[in-house]
Amino acid sequence: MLDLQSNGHSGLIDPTTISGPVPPAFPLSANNLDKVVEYRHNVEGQNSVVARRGLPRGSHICYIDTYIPASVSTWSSIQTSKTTHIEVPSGIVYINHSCVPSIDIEVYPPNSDGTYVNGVCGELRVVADRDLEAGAELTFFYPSTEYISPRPFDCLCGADIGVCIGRQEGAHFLQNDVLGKYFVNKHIKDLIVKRDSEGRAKVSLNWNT
Ligand SMILES: C[S@@+](CC[C@H](N)C(=O)[O-])C[C@H]1O[C@@H](n2cnc3c(N)ncnc32)[C@H](O)[C@@H]1O
Repeated sequence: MLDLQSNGHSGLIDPTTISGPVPPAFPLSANNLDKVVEYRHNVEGQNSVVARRGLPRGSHICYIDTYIPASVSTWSSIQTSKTTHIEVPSGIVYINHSCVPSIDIEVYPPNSDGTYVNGVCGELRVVADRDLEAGAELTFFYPSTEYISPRPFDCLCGADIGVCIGRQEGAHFLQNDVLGKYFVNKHIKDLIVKRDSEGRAKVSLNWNT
């Protein structure tokens, strides 16, 4: 775990505030990514992360052991439980969203004191049904970790109409048949169950009034 005071997240530049490429703020050695991935700029001038070599479907990429615990969700954070988030000062922060993701990010919930078992709060894996070829972009499905994204965006992943979700604003805004097509973390599943039960309660209340 990194200390926010001594390291900070200050080198990270919000990609929506710039008009051209800016160098990534973090070395790929953090979270042991340097052997497997490299940085690229995508067509929109944003940073992205691509595979340095081919990786078989389902294979382990890295554990998330470099992180800063965060109590609020930001454009760059990853949600690890119903109430907790992490900032990731490593190449992981430059992994874009796609509606046809090439990797899954499985997060581990924190202990009650906010720490994570063995200081590891998640794992990156190649998706289960497709190999990742050298040079292919690493992308994950942001709603698989984020329940409500604080800064929604119109998705430019390029997936076909009917496959691309269009606007990425978090799992809360997606239908279950869409979410059901993806690897989704347990805290998201739990929050969706809560959403649906509250929805039913509200409908029932409306019926009674
Ligand atoms: C954590 S950053 C990802 C890295 C970012 N490309 C960069 O250069 O810093 C998340 C932001 O990247 C952009 N982004 C990621 N995936 C996107 C997508 N599929 N379509 C459009 N924008 C995307 C959005 O602005 C989003 O808020």
